[in-house]
Amino acid sequence: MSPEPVLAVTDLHVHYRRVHALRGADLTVAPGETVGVIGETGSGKSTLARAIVGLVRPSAGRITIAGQEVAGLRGGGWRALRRRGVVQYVFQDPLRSLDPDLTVEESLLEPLLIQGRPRRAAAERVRELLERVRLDEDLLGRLPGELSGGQRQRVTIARALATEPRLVILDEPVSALDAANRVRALEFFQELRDAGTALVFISHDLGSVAGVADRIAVLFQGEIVEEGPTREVVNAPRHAYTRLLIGSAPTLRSARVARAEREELRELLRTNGGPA
Ligand SMILES: Nc1ncnc2c1ncn2[C@@H]1O[C@H](COP(=O)(O)OP(=O)(O)OP(=O)(O)O)[C@@H](O)[C@H]1O
Repeated sequence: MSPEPVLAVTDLHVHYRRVHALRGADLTVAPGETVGVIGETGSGKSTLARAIVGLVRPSAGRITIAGQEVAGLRGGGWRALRRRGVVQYVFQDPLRSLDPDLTVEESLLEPLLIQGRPRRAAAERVRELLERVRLDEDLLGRLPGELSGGQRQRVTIARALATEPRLVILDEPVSALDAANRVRALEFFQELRDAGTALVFISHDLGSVAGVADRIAVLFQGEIVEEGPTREVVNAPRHAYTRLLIGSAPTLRSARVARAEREELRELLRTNGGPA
């Protein structure tokens, strides 16, 4: 029998007033697995990420994290789940993932103290984390606004790892970084993966996900339209939309998308009423 998934999203719907952003999305992540979620702008990627970590309330469907149903949780339930530190997230804009009024040290200590660690053990863990993300201890007293973009993202990553989560949601975690910081962050996610943390790696760019993901799920207009092992999705995409994404990912394949496939996609967009 396969192990219990660390994340199971079933038939998830999210509405923002009249926008139906997720339309029955399904996603399963096994312990230690890295799943890439790709889709173009507006396909619902951030909505999916935010729903999984409790920042957006689904209108229907189920989200199970490490066996616990969370879609119906209210504030107190989420706080209790966060206290267990099972799931953490890193979003594209580190200024939005960090409290601007907390110093680096306070930001890193917070999840550990919430989890109930004694202050001295928490402080020790903070130093360990800094070392892992290769940040200098001199930065501990700074506010997020006093750091470079790359440093801020590393603080966000360190914070996400503080409680040794079983699942980390990465929403476009490298797109705001320059090339050197991007490589460093990707190496770091690889280390995390090697340590057995499950990752959901969300991006509009198939190229940056394909290198790290075991499986890829393709989000199109609020639905996962294709999902499978990375190699299969890249080499033999079944959905016209995936073929379009792969055609526009020069790092994976230089072949242009055939005219017939563009036509197929146009037809699909027509029948689905165009992007939400
Ligand atoms: N707070 C909100 N209020 C109203 N509509 C929203 C809100 N957030 C997102 N949407 C809409 O929901 C749909 C999905 O948005 P979402 O941000 O999840 O897409 P995305 O795939 O992450 O896009 P991007 O790659 O541009 O970040 C879009 O049509 C968007 O305009």
